[in-house]
Amino acid sequence: MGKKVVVGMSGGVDSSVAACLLKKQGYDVIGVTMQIWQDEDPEETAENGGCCGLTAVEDARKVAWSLGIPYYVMNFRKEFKAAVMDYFVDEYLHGRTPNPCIACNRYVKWEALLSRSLEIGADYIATGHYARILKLPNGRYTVRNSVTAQKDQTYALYNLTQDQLARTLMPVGDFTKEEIRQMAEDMGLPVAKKKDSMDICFIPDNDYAAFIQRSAGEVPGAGNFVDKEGKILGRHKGITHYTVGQRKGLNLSMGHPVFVTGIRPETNEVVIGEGDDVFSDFLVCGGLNWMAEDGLHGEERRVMAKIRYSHKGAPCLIREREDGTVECQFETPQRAITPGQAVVFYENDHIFGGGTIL
Ligand SMILES: Nc1ncnc2c1ncn2[C@@H]1O[C@H](COP(=O)(O)OP(=O)(O)OP(=O)(O)O)[C@@H](O)[C@H]1O
Repeated sequence: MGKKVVVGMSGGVDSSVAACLLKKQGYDVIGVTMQIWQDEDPEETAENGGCCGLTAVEDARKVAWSLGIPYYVMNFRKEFKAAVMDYFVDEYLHGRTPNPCIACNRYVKWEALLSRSLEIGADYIATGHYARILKLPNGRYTVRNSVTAQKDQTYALYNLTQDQLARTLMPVGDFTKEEIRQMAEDMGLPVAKKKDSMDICFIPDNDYAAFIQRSAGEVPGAGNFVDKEGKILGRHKGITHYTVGQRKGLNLSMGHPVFVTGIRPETNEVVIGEGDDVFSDFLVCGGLNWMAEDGLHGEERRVMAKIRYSHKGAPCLIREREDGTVECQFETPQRAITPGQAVVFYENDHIFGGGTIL
């Protein structure tokens, strides 16, 4: 028997092909779908499927059956609520813009799924992420870009630990999305034509503010839009409706485009700026996770940094401060550096480390 691997199956094309590839490579493959959230109305979950509703489970089960591998559904709702949903709401209430996928990866897909997989005798877990695990000559593990730049999911994986990476396989990262779709068709997988999921899985209709209101019960109410000098420009609907860089939905007629440049939960103010105000060449981040090396050890480092999932990356110099946070000086100003989002540092094609923008 080959080594045992638990593949996280979301019922989508990528994780289905991942399971198939690993089986072909001789692994002893077990499929697992994690149930991680449900709609307030279970009938809705059944209808929309979500990332782990009945449709996803049925699709994953069909794929597992067609591959002839054992398949289980595991309940991680408690872990997901604590590590992802509550964190998401709390960050917005504090004027920050969280990235729930990063928290889900670290604490649910890896921490929780990996420990349960080890309990059932697995050697590894695997996912259908477009990324690759790389073991460096210094013995450390890092995450490397997928072969295709169009689909690169490394940003959301920066927070994985060395132990988690040592026990992870990502077979899909060696192929382009087109190749994976073609393989799914060639293998006759029942999900070959399924669309990619894009939105935050647990938020219906992408309405963040309504979700936060329902979850938190009480949310900060209306307040003032102010400019950087503190002059009142108008009224906002409540800080949970805004994020740094936002232009749409402000309902401010200033005669020229304006943007959110800051959120101040202490005074319930949303700061508005124009043009250049939304650009900055400096940030500080905390909660660092180092990958390619185990820290900066007092040295400065020139790296590429990505400040959000869709950011192309920009050259910068990073250095550690006395309090353990890291400052990042960009060569050119970057648009909408947003507290709560991750900044991920890359060297060559792999992750050097990353943290949360403060
Ligand atoms: N509910 C779940 N249960 C088990 N594994 C999951 C679940 N959701 C996601 N995963 C794993 O995490 C990977 C990335 O998920 P994500 O939703 O970002 O990707 P995706 O591109 O939609 O992948 P897929 O085509 O496999 O759905 C999936 O390929 C899968 O391995």
